[in-house]
Amino acid sequence: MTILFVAIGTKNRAKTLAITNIVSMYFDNLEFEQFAVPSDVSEQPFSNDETRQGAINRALHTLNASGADLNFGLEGGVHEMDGQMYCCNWGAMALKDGTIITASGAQFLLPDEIAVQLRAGRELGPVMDDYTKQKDTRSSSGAVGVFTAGLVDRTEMFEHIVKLLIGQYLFLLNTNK
Ligand SMILES: O=P(O)(O)OP(=O)(O)OP(=O)(O)OC[C@H]1O[C@@H](n2cnc3c(O)ncnc32)[C@H](O)[C@@H]1O
Ligand SMILES: [Mg+2]
Repeated sequence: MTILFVAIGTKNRAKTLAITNIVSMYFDNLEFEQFAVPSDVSEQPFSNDETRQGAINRALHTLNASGADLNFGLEGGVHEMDGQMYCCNWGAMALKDGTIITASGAQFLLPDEIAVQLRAGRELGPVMDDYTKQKDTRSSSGAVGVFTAGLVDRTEMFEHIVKLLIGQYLFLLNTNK
């Protein structure tokens, strides 16, 4: 039976789980490999454009490193609307032939005491660790888990994006038949 090779462009546990959980729901005979690839955007993306570009860059670097069938890049960032800061999330999936599928996910409001620190140049990950007095929250609940009282964690948030990517891929497969 043919194996479907899936490459994951991060070592972050929350993102990785989102990809393995969702891809396993729709495909069999999978082989996963992780690659620590650059996003080629700021460590803390500050717009939807930059966050989306980070996801695309990660997916393309992952494709170059792996040559896999499906290559995922997921990126978190922030952007401002009407003086309020939102966390935004994007995903990209690169296919072997270079086709890129993109989707964005949930956006949620960051409290002002977090936003001021990001405007001063800090990254959301360490700011959240300070705020929660925990380590590496970016790999577990994430900011989304904290500010939704645990109702939505970072894995679940990225799972929705991965589902949108896989769904668009299946649509492409069906329409190109
Ligand atoms: O190892 P990688 O894949 O880079 O995973 P990451 O956790 O650093 O995630 P991103 O680079 O995509 O996110 C950009 C920045 O925003 C932070 N960030 C984004 N979403 C977050 C969340 O839900 N909780 C905590 N930090 C978050 C993250 O820690 C980075 O500082
Ligand atoms: Mg990062």
